[in-house]
Amino acid sequence: MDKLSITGGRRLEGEITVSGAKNAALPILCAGLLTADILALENVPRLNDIDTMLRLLGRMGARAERGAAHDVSLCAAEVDCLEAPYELVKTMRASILVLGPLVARYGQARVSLPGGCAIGQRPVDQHIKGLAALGADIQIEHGFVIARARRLKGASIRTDMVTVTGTENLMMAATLAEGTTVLENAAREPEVVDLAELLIKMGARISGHGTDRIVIEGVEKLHGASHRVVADRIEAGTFLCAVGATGGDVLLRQAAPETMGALLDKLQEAGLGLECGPDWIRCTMNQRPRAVGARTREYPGFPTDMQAQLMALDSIADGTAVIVENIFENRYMHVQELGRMGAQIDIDGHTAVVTGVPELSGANVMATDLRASASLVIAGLAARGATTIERIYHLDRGYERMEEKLRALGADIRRISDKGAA
Ligand SMILES: CC(=O)N[C@H]1[C@@H](OP(=O)(O)OP(=O)(O)OC[C@H]2O[C@@H](n3ccc(=O)[nH]c3=O)[C@H](O)[C@@H]2O)O[C@H](CO)[C@@H](O)[C@@H]1O
Ligand SMILES: C=C(OP(=O)(O)O)C(=O)O
Repeated sequence: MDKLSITGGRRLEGEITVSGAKNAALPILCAGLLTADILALENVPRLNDIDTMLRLLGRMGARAERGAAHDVSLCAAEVDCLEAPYELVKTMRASILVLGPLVARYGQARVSLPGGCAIGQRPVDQHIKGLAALGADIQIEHGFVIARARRLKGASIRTDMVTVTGTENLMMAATLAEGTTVLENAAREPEVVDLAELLIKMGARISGHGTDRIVIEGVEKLHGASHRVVADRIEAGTFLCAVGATGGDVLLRQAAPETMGALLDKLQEAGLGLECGPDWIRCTMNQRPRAVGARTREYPGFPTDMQAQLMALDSIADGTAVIVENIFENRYMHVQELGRMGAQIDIDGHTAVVTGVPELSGANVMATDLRASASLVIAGLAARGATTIERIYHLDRGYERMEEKLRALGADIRRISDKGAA
């Protein structure tokens, strides 16, 4: 298993390019199941999760070809297997996103239930309830959701909580339903908007995306389209936190600052100098960060996917920060590992109180989930001495060539793979 080895204490300086968003690219690839025509996608990040999704779609009979660096061409003209097996779903929960498109276009699907994961239980009951409201006959058997419908029928659906992939699954299903669907309490995340924009290019009739009420008028058929995946706001935010922790002067190219409001506000409060253009962010930091609290919320609130990285920054900040995790019940797995590097963090239920220390010290630590891994990288870059992070397969799910990008900024970081150092 690969590890990362970091020697901390270097300022980050230079330019890097932000990749396309994993959480937009995954549903967008699933939208390819809604048509027999070709989807021509640009800015698809090169990540393990994307490879897993392409493997899943390939197993169903879709043809996917990776072209120049970040292009993917996908054609689901000959789908002959309407199943998502457990071995793929368990490595990537977003596999559940094939459920809506399969039932909508083929009238049936058999998709493994994802089960719990490191950050919480993460049930998919709202996806299932919504599909049932659209007229699908649903059964749970042997750990699989089995859904059947001659043709889905539009309905008014209010999810019990805001769910990102739930909104995406139901929005995709409703595009081919008979009649109008209204999704109330819908997720407003930029990745939902990006998916809606692709679906509209494919011929779907959608309005209200970006608000909590999405209206979808079903159509008979969707067609092919070209689309560029929106920039990854979480990857960009992770690099900004790294600069905040080490000090430096970095330009992020191909970013989408308009999707990052809540986070950029917090980083400014922490003392980072930020300048933004339509698709770039310049960030400078020449002081010890100031402690900033945050409460994770659905978009446009502070994203849960940035909670661990902000906590790493707060660990070395001047002052005490209170962080409250409202989305997932177990998303503090990084706290213990940050503690091994000298961070002072007390957890009480959903609340973490972070008392900044002047310096962290490098240590051997273990990544437990994707964003926990990112927080350990940030801590390692800022710490005195050497840090080794194990189990970085979590990181590889969601960050493209992270160590190469950081090295380009002057970080002392290398991957130690089973095949040797890189
Ligand atoms: C691939 C992808 O886009 N992943 C993102 C997506 O995950 P994902 O879509 O899985 O997260 P949700 O928005 O669905 O989850 C929000 C909350 O609702 C709960 N819930 C959700 C659905 C459901 O049927 N029942 C239920 O109880 C979850 O357990 C969680 O507590 O949004 C999360 C919240 O912004 C992000 O952290 C993930 O990075
Ligand atoms: C939790 C995340 O992803 P997933 O929903 O794929 O587990 C994430 O991107 O931080």
